[in-house]
Amino acid sequence: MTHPTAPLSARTPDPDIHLYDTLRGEKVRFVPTTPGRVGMYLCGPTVYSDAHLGHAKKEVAFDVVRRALTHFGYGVRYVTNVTDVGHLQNDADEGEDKLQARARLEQLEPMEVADKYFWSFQRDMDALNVLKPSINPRATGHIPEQIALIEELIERGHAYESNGSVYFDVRSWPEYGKLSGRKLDEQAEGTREAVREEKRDPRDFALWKRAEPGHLMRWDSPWGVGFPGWHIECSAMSLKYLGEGFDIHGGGLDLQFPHHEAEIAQAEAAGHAFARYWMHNNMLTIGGEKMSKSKGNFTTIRELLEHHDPMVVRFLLVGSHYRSVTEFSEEAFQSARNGYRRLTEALHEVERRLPNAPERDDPALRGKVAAHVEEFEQAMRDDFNTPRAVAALFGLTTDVNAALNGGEVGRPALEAARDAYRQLGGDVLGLFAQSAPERQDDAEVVDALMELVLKARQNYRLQKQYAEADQLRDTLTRVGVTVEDTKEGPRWRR
Ligand SMILES: Nc1ncnc2c1ncn2[C@@H]1O[C@H](COP(=O)(O)OP(=O)(O)OP(=O)(O)O)[C@@H](O)[C@H]1O
Ligand SMILES: [Zn+2]
Repeated sequence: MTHPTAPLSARTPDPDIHLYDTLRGEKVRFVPTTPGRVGMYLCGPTVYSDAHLGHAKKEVAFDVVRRALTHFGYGVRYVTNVTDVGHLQNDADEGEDKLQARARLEQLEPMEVADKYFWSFQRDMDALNVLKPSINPRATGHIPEQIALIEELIERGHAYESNGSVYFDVRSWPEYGKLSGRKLDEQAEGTREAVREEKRDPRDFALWKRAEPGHLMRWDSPWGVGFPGWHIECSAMSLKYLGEGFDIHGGGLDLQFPHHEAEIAQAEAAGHAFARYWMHNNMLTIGGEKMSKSKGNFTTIRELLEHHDPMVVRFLLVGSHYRSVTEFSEEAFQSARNGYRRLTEALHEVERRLPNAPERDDPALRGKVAAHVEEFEQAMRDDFNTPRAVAALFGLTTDVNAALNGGEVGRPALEAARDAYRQLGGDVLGLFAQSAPERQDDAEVVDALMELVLKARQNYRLQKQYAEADQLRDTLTRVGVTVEDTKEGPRWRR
């Protein structure tokens, strides 16, 4: 059995954190199994396409929970998986494997697809300042663990083999449905005839599927050659790395049924204590509809970051609560941009003044900073209420700006303000990644300089000073800037 072993932070673990537990249907006090330590599992991406902003909402939401728990003194082991097998195109145990379908389309090996989109996902998460997981297990790397769990379920009479596939017997497990509150009779059947014939009950779900001849991803098993069902990987890998009765399981609201319901049944019917708290994020919408690949109304993170500062994207996401819908629109972006700038300008002014600040104390400002820190922490203790936490940072900014506009401010108060921004906005909300504002500033400077350089080159050419114009262009080429002459005038790129 493994238990979280992340180092404890210096702060005494805060006993007053409350979170909304989907299983109990209410806000409850969070008490980890091992004092001071938290084991947390998040359902990760199925790596068959670039991630969109909806995926970012989920990743940022749970990254903030992790960061907040760390801030409040807990050692967090954060496990999130990579689904690289078994996720079929249709939830009812049918359709082609999503990776295999993509492999056919792109003429790649399924594992090439997995790696391509795994790295694409990592790049996006790095840009959004999502911390790397403590453990990032892949489903294809844990086939023996999944087979072992399926064998336990068969032994206990909760699963059965049928024609080379293995199904979970939902009628043998009365608790099935406890997370989503669905009664068995209400659950959709919707399975094709051939698959239905293999099942004792149409609502049984696949733990292992027989591989048809054209199926590329296949492994030996006690039931013949096949591949695991999608749900079993999360039960097997969370238990392996976090142990019995681990603390928090997270995921998107849309995963509650069938995926999370199945995860619970698989683990508990096999005799394992499963996650003790369940947290679900709501959806990112566009025009009131869930952003999703199948609807085609999505913007990939990569596309978005071509034009937007990743920290503004993150700021937009933390601006709404993880259990609320986030509506994505141009106006929401504009207001995130303005809000983020307001915070960073105040922070940068505080840091600019610090080296030459007088030693004088300003107890009034220090008191206000402390009050805003308290507001921020109270908001985060209350089910990780990021919009209230952001409001506390704005309150801080109003007071800091008033003091800065009023003249000199002493070092202790400036340091307190800086620490509040850096530790709360920076470490907890993950904003102010060092490089982002600097990259932004740099980009603005480079744009302005390039405009001047291109004007100078135009002037040389107008005055027929071709040697000078060419020399300018050669110098740019040497530093990796290409200039193209188009109908609309010269364009440059790096
Ligand atoms: N718009 C969204 N807002 C918040 N979370 C989302 C959103 N879309 C997807 N997710 C989360 O990411 C997980 C993986 O999503 P998935 O790959 O199914 O994306 P999708 O765009 O919904 O695809 P599809 O439309 O094909 O179902 C979802 O289960 C959900 O938890
Ligand atoms: Zn899962």
